[in-house]
Amino acid sequence: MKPIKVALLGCGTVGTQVVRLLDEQADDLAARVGAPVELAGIAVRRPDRHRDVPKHLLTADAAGLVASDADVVVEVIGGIEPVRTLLLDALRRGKSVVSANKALLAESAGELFAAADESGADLYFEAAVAGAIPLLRPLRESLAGDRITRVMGIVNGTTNYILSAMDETGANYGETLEEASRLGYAEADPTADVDGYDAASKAAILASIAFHSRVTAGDVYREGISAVTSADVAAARTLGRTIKLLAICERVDDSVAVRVHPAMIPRSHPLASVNGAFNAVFVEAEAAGQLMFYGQGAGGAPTASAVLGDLVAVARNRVHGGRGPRESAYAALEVRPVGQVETRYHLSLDVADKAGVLASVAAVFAEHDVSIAAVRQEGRTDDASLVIVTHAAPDAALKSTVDKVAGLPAVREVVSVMRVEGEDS
Ligand SMILES: NC(=O)c1ccc[n+]([C@@H]2O[C@H](COP(=O)([O-])OP(=O)(O)OC[C@H]3O[C@@H](n4cnc5c(N)ncnc54)[C@H](O)[C@@H]3O)[C@@H](O)[C@H]2O)c1
Ligand SMILES: N[C@@H](CCO)C(=O)O
Ligand code: NA
Repeated sequence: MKPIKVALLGCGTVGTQVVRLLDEQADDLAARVGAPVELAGIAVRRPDRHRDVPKHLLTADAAGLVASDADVVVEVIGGIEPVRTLLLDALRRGKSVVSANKALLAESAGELFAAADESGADLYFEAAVAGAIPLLRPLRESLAGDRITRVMGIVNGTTNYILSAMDETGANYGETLEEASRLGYAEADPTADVDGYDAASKAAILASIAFHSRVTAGDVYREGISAVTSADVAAARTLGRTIKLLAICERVDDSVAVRVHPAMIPRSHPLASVNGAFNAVFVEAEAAGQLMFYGQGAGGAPTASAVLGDLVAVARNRVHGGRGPRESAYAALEVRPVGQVETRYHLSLDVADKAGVLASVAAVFAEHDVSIAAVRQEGRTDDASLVIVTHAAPDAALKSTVDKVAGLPAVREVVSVMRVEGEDS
């Protein structure tokens, strides 16, 4: 049987594991695909630096490798260019593409799918969202007959690793980030993780597939974890909550709302026990009800597992005929600005313990039509701390409330402001 030839672009954390699995599982893969799966070449930036992979396969000429006789291009380089150009070229040449690149898929999915459609090639990217967890295929295929209303979860391993450490040991933010990079979880530029860009790209991909609409990274409201302080972590702990960076994709009437931000969730919530580089995603669909997906969201081998799964799928299509799903963006739903999305806030204030302080704070909430769910005051001297949790209200109203409260003469400091998720509103 004629082998399926694979051009591998990139051989870093994920790529080296793809090479290892292709070698170690060659016989099984051949049996599953119906033809041997062979590496045609490996494109890297510096071929002299890769001693663990067969030298004769290495090249610095990624464009040349794409133009060779490879049937499939597997891309684990990352970033937008030159990858976008390389993958468009591959698809136009009729080569199927497997990619782990969320940044690119969240920006250029429409263009890539159009190129795939023109030539009849496949485009798979399971590894781009939530690493090893089978998530995109269940959304694209298993749930294609249902109406998905919400997708919410933890989709970035690096920030979850950092927040878990801050919560468990009070560990220092910077040191923990270095550790996450050393373990191969973080992006080449880890600001993509800590500032929420990576999670926003994944949220855009999830929303696009779940709601059959085109959502790009720029449509996603984004806040990272760099502003999360030990005071926030302590405030959450006092209230029986913990802080997680959440990606939330919702269908609201004929629009979608997609946001990424840190949020306090109850410690009893299933997402609260998702620690380290693990990810977990809840999906709510009208007929299916609630579904939960959990597993390793980052790291070389787990991500390579998802890449290999996609590679088997596209290789099977080459051998036996057939194509994977195309882009489904027919719904063309409007993206709702975050200000119009209903959220809940937690607010922790350092105030003077004087008569009338609570009334002046409560008046600001009333003025913005924000209803208070719970208030707790601690301290009876000059210094008191006031903790307020709101009911659901438009995010813009909550933001204005916080801004105005911060300016009240009786408020010495806003110690912590955080959205609250995962409990009744
Ligand atoms: N590391 C993870 O846990 C993980 C998980 C899921 C998805 N991903 C995604 O997988 C991709 C790769 O991640 P990684 O952690 O393996 O990155 P990495 O930085 O470890 O490896 C990148 C590789 O690409 C090569 N490369 C860079 N520019 C190149 C160019 N112009 N031409 C040819 N080769 C080039 C480098 O030589 C290196 O081998 C990214 O899109 C990332 O977002 C990573
Ligand atoms: N940097 C990403 C890799 C997995 O996509 C993360 O930490 O989740
Ligand atoms: Na995945």
